[in-house]
Amino acid sequence: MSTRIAFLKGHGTENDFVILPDPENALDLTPPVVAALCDRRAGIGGDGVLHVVRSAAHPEAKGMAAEAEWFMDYRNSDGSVAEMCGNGVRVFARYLQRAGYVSEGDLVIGTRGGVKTIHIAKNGDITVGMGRARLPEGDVTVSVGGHDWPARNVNMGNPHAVAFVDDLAHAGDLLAPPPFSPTTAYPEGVNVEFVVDRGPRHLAMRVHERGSGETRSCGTGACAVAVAAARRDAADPAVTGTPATYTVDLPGGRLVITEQPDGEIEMTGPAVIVAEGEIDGAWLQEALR
Ligand SMILES: N[C@@H](CCC[C@H](N)C(=O)O)C(=O)O
Repeated sequence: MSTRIAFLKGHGTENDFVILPDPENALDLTPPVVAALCDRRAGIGGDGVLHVVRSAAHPEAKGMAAEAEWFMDYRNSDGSVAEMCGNGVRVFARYLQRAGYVSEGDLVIGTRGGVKTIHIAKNGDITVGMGRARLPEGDVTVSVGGHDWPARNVNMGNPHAVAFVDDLAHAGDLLAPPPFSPTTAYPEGVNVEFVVDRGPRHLAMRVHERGSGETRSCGTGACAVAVAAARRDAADPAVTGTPATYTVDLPGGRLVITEQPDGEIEMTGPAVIVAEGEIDGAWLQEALR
């Protein structure tokens, strides 16, 4: 590790990230390095790391390089790798804009979940084309706070289990991963959303993220929730032929999700850079001992 490593800190609806600009993929970003950076007391703190790499320089993204110049190498705060991060990709776009690599308007970003289209609006919001959801078969039950809830599987590139509950207080303490039955349901882990209705096409949710614990927001989770709600509400756009839009309130802010009749999902919300600085390489080495 070099002595000084540039970083930024940003968030999207308070889903917060350490941003590491590393165009040529020179950093050795091991899980312990990610966990040390995301530590909220001894490190910078964050729900995850946005490793900003040119697609051509990343072994997992070379095939996307002709389409997307930049690749979001996303890591959860425990150092695990995830396919996609909906809030993260908006913050990633905001970083590219701030660094002068892109300007307002349309761009694309490569992710492990495929190439995503982005629109940076004048009003500060950023919209992401999240692609289509998959709805894997299989009934699961999630248990929290002494209650059992049926949950729906929704895959947004990454796995989600969506449970409609009576009251978000029933979600209990989400710091630990909520137990599932059958216990073998998610061998690769899952993000779990607990949802209540706030009004017509208006939902509120809490989330336990795989690899990060309870977070203040999750973009792929909000999309999964909107997709599950549309099926529950007999508003599946593929069936009705009309788009379904849901407003989703999270502890850290609000996201608006629209699913089109062809299944394409768009998510709109804010993305903010809050700080910029340098990581002390000596501290990092000490933290890893
Ligand atoms: N916060 C993200 C999702 C991050 C990845 C997730 N924890 C996983 O492991 O799948 C979002 O905004 O989508």
